[in-house]
Amino acid sequence: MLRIAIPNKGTLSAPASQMLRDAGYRQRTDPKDLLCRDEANNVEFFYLRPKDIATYVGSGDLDLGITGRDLLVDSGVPASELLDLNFGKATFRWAAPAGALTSTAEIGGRRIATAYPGVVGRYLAENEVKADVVRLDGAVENAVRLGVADLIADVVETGATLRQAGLVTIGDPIMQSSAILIGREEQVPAGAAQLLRRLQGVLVARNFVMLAYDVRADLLDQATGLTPGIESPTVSPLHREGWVAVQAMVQRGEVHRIMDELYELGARAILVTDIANCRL
Ligand SMILES: Nc1ncnc2c1ncn2[C@@H]1O[C@H](COP(=O)(O)OP(=O)(O)OP(=O)(O)O)[C@@H](O)[C@H]1O
Ligand SMILES: O=P(O)(O)OC[C@H]1O[C@H](OP(=O)(O)OP(=O)(O)O)[C@H](O)[C@@H]1O
Ligand SMILES: [Mg+2]
Repeated sequence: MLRIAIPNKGTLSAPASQMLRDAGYRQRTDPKDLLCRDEANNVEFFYLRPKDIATYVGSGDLDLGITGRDLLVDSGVPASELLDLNFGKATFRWAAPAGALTSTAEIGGRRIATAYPGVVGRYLAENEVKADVVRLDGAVENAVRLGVADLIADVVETGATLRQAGLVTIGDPIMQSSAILIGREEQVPAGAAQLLRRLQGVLVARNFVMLAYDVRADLLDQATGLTPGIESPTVSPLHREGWVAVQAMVQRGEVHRIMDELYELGARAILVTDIANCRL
């Protein structure tokens, strides 16, 4: 049975479970449950703290896990990113009181509060900077006004928490994070291929829509130039002489622009439908 680690609470927990449900897996119904067996798919889900997930996967005690890229890097364990799951997006950044520090060149010799000492340590080592890392568990934005540190390094999504604490970001993000599927590359178990394909199917279904339209045959090249599809668009004859029907997958974020351009070209009966799931 494939054994998979899933965040039991926090930002990544609900969207991770939802993605697995969308991929056809059983998930816990009580948010306090720590284990859920999906006999039909031969998978067992273990609900764990997001920070601990890389540890279980890196040691080989669990086969795969869903966690944040920043948490994987922070753990320093030998597990690899197998798939970007495209949710839980955040940046990991430096921040300090407005006017206190102007660039990352001034970090040396300062006290840095963070709940991610692994990520900060890697940056300091790579950039040959010496500084004191003050390891905290969370609510790190309070550390500067309480006098424990000069700056912080933390997860920033909307920036609202920083603003409330009177902090501003400094320099470029240390890293971009999102939820990822992790495993040990040298030891990916047999059942993992099916899970990967299913999750990729969910990602495509979320990112693409199906577009169908009718267009005059002499405009087909121009129309399919706008909707090339993934492999190639489906073109079928219409009963009406000189017209064809076209079907192609397009990026969800592009669909309104493409529909406008198709209409201007002369296409009609332009219909968009959601894709529930797919295998490409
Ligand atoms: N707005 C956000 N706040 C916090 N983490 C976020 C946010 N958006 C995405 N993430 C990601 O979620 C993960 C952290 O999750 P979470 O904060 O639930 O864990 P934790 O800090 O270990 O747990 P807790 O906050 O319950 O102590 C990281 O990978 C982080 O990049
Ligand atoms: O940019 P924002 O949208 O404000 O989000 C970022 C904030 O959210 C997270 O805190 P979380 O709720 O996980 O609490 P924690 O600090 O205890 O981990 C993170 O540590 C930041 O504090
Ligand atoms: Mg947190």
